[in-house]
Amino acid sequence: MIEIRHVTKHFDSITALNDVTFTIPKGRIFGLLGTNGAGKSTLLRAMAGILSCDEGELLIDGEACYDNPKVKESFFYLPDDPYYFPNASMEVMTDFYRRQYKGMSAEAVGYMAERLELDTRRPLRTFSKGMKRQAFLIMALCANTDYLLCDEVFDGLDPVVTEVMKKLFLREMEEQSRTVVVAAHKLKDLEEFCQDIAILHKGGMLLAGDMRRRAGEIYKLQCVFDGEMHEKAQEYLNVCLDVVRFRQEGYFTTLIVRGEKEKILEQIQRENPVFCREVPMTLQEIFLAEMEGNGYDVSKVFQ
Ligand SMILES: Nc1ncnc2c1ncn2[C@@H]1O[C@H](COP(=O)(O)OP(=O)(O)OP(=O)(O)O)[C@@H](O)[C@H]1O
Repeated sequence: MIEIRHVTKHFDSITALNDVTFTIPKGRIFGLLGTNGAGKSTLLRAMAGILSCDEGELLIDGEACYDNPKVKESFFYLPDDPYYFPNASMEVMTDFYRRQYKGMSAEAVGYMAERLELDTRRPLRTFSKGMKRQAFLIMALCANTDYLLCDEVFDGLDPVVTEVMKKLFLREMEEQSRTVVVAAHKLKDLEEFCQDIAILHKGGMLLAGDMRRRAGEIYKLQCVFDGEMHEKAQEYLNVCLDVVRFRQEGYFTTLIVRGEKEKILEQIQRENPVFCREVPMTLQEIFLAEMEGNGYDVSKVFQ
């Protein structure tokens, strides 16, 4: 488990992280979502123990993350632009990582590289950006650490390779129960892949948690009401329900409502709708509904 408690980090006058608090449970794939400059890399570097915080604390299995030799072997940090020695190949870098991580498997690196048609003897400097990303993702996975911290994990990968990499990640997770933290700009890179997601915005944390579980506490309904009720629906329903979003288009009234499903439906039935049905919510709609009214424009992470 990674505990982030009231973490603040300044770079001169810039506040990169501002009182960030949340917990990353063990054995989960956790997504860090945010636009450019949101603070994702700063937080990952602090988790990886290479950056100290000005305030608050970061703990990995109860131990301080910062510069702590006791926890160094338990995580692999993959920055968005990983360092490699001049002329080094995947084989050379794997050998280097093996000194740091006892669980590093050169066989597994070779196997995965072959599947993705990467030559493990070729200098990494001759790889394209996407090929380098694949190479380092493979090495990160094969280091077999308890925690894997990845920045912009799928940036520069084509859709087919992205799917292969996601499958490899998920297989590792299922087989080894590892904890993976991935940072991304776009929700589409994380949904269907991450169980928990936190949104960072300008150094602050907007939201964190298991969004699909939250889906069980928030519902989207499409209704048609008769004459007067159609006109007064917003006024009436706002009184008896926790309406997060209300929209009317033609005869249709679309509602996003928080609460217990049975009670919500019961309440709506009292208004004698001509028609009422539940409509499945996308992860994006759940996010937007959760953040309704907090004043942030987070639309960029949904593009
Ligand atoms: N070493 C540094 N010196 C000065 N400012 C920094 C430093 N590192 C980060 N920052 C600032 O901290 C803020 C957060 O940066 P960070 O790199 O964590 O964002 P990010 O969410 O990873 O962004 P991106 O998606 O663009 O990589 C930015 O305003 C950035 O300019």
